[in-house]
Amino acid sequence: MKNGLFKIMMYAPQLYLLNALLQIFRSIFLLLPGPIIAAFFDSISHQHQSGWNLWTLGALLVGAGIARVLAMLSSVATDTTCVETGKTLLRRNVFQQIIMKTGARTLPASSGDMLNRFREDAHQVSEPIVYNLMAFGAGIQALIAIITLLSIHPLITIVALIPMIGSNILIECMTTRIRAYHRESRQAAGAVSSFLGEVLKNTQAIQLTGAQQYVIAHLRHLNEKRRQTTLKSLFFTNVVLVSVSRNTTNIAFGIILLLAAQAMQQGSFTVGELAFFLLYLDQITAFIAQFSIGLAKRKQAGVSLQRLQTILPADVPENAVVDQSPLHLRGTYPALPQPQRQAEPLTRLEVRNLTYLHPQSKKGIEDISFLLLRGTCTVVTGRIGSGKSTLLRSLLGLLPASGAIYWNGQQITNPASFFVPPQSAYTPQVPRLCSETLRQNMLMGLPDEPERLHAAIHAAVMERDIQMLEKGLETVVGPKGTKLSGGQIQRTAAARMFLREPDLLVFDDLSSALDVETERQLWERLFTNRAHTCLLVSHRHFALQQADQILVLQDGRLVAAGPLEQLLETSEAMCSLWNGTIES
Ligand SMILES: Nc1ncnc2c1ncn2[C@@H]1O[C@H](COP(=O)(O)OP(=O)(O)OP(=O)(O)O)[C@@H](O)[C@H]1O
Repeated sequence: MKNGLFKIMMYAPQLYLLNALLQIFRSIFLLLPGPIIAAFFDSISHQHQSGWNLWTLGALLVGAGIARVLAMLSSVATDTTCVETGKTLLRRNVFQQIIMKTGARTLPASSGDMLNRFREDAHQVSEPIVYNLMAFGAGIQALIAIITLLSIHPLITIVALIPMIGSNILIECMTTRIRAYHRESRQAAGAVSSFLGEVLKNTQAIQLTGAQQYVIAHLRHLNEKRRQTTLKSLFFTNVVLVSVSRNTTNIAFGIILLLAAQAMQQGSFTVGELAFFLLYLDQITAFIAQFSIGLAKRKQAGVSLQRLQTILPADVPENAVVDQSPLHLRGTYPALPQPQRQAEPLTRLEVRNLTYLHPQSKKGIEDISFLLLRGTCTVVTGRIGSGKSTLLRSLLGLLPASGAIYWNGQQITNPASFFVPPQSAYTPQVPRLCSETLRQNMLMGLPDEPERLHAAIHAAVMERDIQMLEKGLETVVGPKGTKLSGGQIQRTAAARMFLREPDLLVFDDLSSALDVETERQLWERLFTNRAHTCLLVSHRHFALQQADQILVLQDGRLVAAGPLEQLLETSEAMCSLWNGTIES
């Protein structure tokens, strides 16, 4: 994206403008000692009298130093604010797009790599802005210095500047390499974070399979690659570029000394002017070094910005990464928008020709059509891999399926944003809980109303489990607390769903973690309350017997639909499931 850095500056123009002004002050204050030192040397060499005595010149020098330190401190204070603001803007925008748009689709990179991009790449996009503002201040300083030096001795100035211009051209020629090295080093760092994330997730599997040696060797290999690529990138930007600009200065100093010696012999150059030249040339060099680093960092920022853009969902425009909506860095956060009803309560939900094939396997579901009526229960069944989860996730917009979905006759164009409470809620096969208390995991932002909470816990058959826990609903669960069983996690997620009182309840296969009796109890409680419309995946006899309608899937296709009795008479697939693989 072009102008990405400029758009970040436009987010807080006053802050960046203030920083630019302070950079200019800081740089200009660096020039103040020049004429004072020249007058000092001319005075002691009796070549030119400024009219000020040595004490006055000394006091002026100290004053210029203090002014410089003050300007430097104030610009450094805004440097950090600028970098942090830009970083936060990028992180917020990327995070918002990922959380709002992808739903439960898999992340575009591993969680370790995602964190690495959030932390490092956001920093590496934001930081160069300040470097470039510093280079801007130093540029104005260099311009003033060049004009002053030209007015003293044009020939020496021009000859001294030639090697510096040459070094700049050289650095510009190295652009492609700077980018390539930075890209390699960022990819290598991402691979290490990714792998560490995988290791932390799978510690038990690694121990059980005795794969520790392999893991250590692979980590060592990835780390070595990171070391080499980072070293190459840092060496190139910090050593090669800086040494090119520093050595150019040394060449320029040498040229000045040669030419100045000749001019002094002829009496057309004073010691004070030589001191002036050497001091100002140092400032010009500082600009060139700053400019080179700023340039290199800008190239690296382009790579990092691209890395942030590639983790955005495919349908999001690339400039969303520098979106200008408010950050709320100070004061209280605005109130969260409450879920709004987007349609009249469900009376009928019609699904036509729903199709989704997973790109990696070309398997999924094809041409599935069915109708759900208010207050009914529909059970989806079929063999392993027949497409049951894919069907639920396609309906809910968690997979980008084709086909049409009608809610009370109105077509739903964006199922991902529609199939949320209060329209519908979903318990996946493997739900996730946060490291919070059970109560917070169930409420997740809803007001704590004891009666509603207890009704939801009862509906989820969770009351006995809570009694058994020492701290009951206040038990902290998840990675930082008590480890719940798979069934308890599923039922906590089910209670969370019931609390939202949606029109449509969607459950993916609870039998994977619940024993027959608990699952039977859960369906029993659910089916006695016919206020809900349910769509659930199950193999259990009890659920199939209670269902108003069963959808039988085979190899991603709907091969039979209807109540159990009818299907047992008409569908071979249903009979085979009922008599064979289905547990009672
Ligand atoms: N992320 C994925 N990438 C590639 N293929 C996938 C993916 N998820 C599912 N599939 C394939 O799509 C088909 C349907 O999978 P799905 O999980 O919907 O079946 P299922 O009936 O729910 O299985 P189960 O009973 O094991 O839960 C399977 O062949 C599966 O291998």
